[in-house]
Amino acid sequence: MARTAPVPAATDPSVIRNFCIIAHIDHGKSTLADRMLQLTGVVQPRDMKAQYLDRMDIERERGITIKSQAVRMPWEFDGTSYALNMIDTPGHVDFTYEVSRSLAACEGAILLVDAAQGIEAQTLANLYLAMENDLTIIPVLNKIDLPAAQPEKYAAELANLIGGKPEDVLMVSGKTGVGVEDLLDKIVQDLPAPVGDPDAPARAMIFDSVYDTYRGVVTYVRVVDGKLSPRERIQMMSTKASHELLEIGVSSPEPVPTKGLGVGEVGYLITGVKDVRQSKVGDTVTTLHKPASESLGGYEDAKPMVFSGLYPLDGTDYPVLRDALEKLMLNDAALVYEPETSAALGFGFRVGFLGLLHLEITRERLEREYKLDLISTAPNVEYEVTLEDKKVVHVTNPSEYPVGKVAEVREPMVSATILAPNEFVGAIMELCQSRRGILGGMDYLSEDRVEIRYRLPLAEIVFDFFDTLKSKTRGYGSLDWKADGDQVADLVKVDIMLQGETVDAFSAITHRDKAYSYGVMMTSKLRELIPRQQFEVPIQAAIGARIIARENIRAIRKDVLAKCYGGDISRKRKLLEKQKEGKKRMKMVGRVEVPQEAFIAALSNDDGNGKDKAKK
Ligand SMILES: Nc1nc2c(ncn2[C@@H]2O[C@H](COP(=O)(O)OP(=O)(O)OP(=O)(O)O)[C@@H](O)[C@H]2O)c(=O)[nH]1
Repeated sequence: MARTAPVPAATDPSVIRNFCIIAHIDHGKSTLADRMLQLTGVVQPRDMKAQYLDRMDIERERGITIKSQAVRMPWEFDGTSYALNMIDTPGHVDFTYEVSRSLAACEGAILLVDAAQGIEAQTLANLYLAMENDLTIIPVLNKIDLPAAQPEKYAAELANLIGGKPEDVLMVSGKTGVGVEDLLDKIVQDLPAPVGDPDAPARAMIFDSVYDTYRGVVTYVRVVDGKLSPRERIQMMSTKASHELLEIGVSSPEPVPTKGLGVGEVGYLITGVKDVRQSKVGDTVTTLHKPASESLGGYEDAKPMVFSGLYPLDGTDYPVLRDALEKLMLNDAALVYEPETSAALGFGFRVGFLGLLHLEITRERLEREYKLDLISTAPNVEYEVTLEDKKVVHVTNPSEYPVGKVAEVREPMVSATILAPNEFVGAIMELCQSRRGILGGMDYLSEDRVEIRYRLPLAEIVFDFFDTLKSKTRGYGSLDWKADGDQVADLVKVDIMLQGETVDAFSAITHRDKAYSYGVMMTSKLRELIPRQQFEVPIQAAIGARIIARENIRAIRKDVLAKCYGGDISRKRKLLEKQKEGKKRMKMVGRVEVPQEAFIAALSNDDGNGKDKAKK
């Protein structure tokens, strides 16, 4: 049954519906989006492949941006042709600000929940964001084709959560397509049409901005008032920078240039700027000849939360790393970095990230796309240190932590929401308590699932918290968190010394109660990792001048020739050369030779937490 129409030139806001799909990870957002593209006819069945919208490789090959930021789909209902704009939202907690901007571009949201899993932490977090943006919510249970689906149970849970009747929850399967047409009808019927003043000065909100090698920055906007037309000069309201509008259009999902975008419309702009920082998410676009006096509000600069030092393994790669960071920045307005030097690791950069996933993605891209081998120092948060003379310093690198004279240290806090089956409440509370958490509240979503809220120091959850939560809840726990101010804390800096020489890369800021265990952990790890030298090497952990842990590496003379009795001169030479080669891979700390692998191993978190966190 074809109910598609040619993409309407939707200048009439009454036939526009702007919506997004919000879901916990893996609940089937991409699959449902694919099915909608297919049903509305914007993607022909023969072109269809799984996760059509995620096809990064094709995007690169063709040099066009076809990302899912916003796709216009035609849909006919009751004899009228509508234009449905589906706006994508990044799914991860690191990018909450961007999610909230995407939501602000919509009138409604499909709240998608896996019928075999029920509500999870990100379902809630996204729902709250959607409610803050006054969106109309359409509750939908997905994957009803699964044998393990429990639609009645979770429909009741959903209805209970958003206030409604269980029978109003739509049942669909993105995989088989069941119920998806009804969902498209419901979008037309239930979601309000956009409203705005067509005669007012133009105002459009930027909800995404992507760098494209061939076309420069492609900016995705939602027009609220007025109209934007090609060849016009536009202005960014936060910076007052103005650019000529070279192209304007809609994605369907290939970019289609149009004669302009009016009230309620969603589309893309191309101005030829080369850096996403000139076209920032959250900013308002207006026209230069008739500028709006007030921006749409809500604009914020992305604030880095987690910092790590990135150093090339091979010092000569430093310029490559610098250029690579510069390039990544073109497409990532949230990335900040500054040069840094470390006595142990040489020249590198201190880089600020939105969260651990952002760090992992960036690091992986640097290694994969720029063929760099990197050492990254243990991630840490930003501390605000007030000195005795009232001066305030912000510390993002433990080795810069002021010694003595500290009056007060404040650390960033988060409010975390954890969802899990009842039976794990005890284990979760124990975990949060051990991470200095303060219980904020607890609610039962259904008779066997509970939502627990804690306020925790950010530093306590950035490392292995999520992994530990997963293992303590046998995989059933889900977590979401957002920044929640800061708090005075009893923190100290722990230094690690080799033969009395501080190794800056291993310094850490920890809570006083945990300083000892950090010291013991690091010294014993290093004792395993550093080979014996020709002299004894003490490894110490210290707070200021006070030693809190100590290990020893006993002396040895490593005689590579010991095995070569007889007079085989060429074999001897070979062995000596091999030893020399090995030495190149050593870093000198004072007189101590430390293999690079030791740095990598000591600084890595054994659980590889960052990658797993992506699967939240
Ligand atoms: N049986 C069944 N499986 C589904 C359905 N929808 C999605 N899936 C499967 O669920 C998994 C996750 O689906 P995605 O569409 O990638 O989920 P997502 O929410 O977009 O996930 P992320 O992109 O990782 O956030 C995939 O293995 C899909 O094949 C459905 O209706 N029925």
